Amino acid sequence: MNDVKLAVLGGEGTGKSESVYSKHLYLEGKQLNLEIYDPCSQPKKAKFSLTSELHWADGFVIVYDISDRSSFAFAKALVYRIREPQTSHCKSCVLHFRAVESAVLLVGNKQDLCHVREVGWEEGQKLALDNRCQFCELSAAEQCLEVEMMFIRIIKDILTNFKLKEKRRPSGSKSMAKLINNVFGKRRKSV
Ligand SMILES: Nc1nc2c(ncn2[C@@H]2O[C@H](COP(=O)(O)OP(=O)(O)OP(=O)(O)O)[C@@H](O)[C@H]2O)c(=O)[nH]1
Repeated sequence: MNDVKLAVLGGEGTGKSESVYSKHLYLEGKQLNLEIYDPCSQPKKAKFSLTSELHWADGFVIVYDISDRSSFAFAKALVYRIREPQTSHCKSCVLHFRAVESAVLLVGNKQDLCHVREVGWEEGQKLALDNRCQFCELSAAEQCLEVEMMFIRIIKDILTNFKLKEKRRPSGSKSMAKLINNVFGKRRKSV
């Protein structure tokens, strides 16, 4: 079973406690254990470091409110933070991070409030495009199907990344076994 870890960031922080939701699902022929982390109770300043989220999550959903420009500014800061080059003590981890970036989906929520819109669709789209993120606008209050599709979209991106990481792994145990075989095979012949 594949573990898929998703962090949902942004939002207004109404003071509810932080939550991790867990769900088993079946997608693209795979059993998945989906964990969704919603750090809603943390103040915005604390959210900025994102150190633990960056280590934990396979992907991010960043939500802003299209009727609130300050929430878009916060979403932008989160996108920039996630796309900052990651540092690690492990050399192969650095290469790994460079090779496959986290999946990020930027979501403009409260589309039902478009009559009081403060953030244009194009602005959201541009922020996403410039930072290699997916983008959509929806209304969590009125479009539960779109919300479901949004989660499926980011999970599929994460699964694609898993496949890419698997392919780009530089020297797996199989190739190491081949190498050892080759070396000892040759030696045996020459004795
Ligand atoms: N009109 C409208 N209101 C919404 C929509 N989505 C959420 N809200 C409202 O926005 C407020 C905040 O919603 P929450 O679900 O608590 O959002 P949040 O930003 O994640 O807040 P925390 O979970 O505390 O961080 C609530 O009053 C919701 O009813 C939407 O699509 N349209």
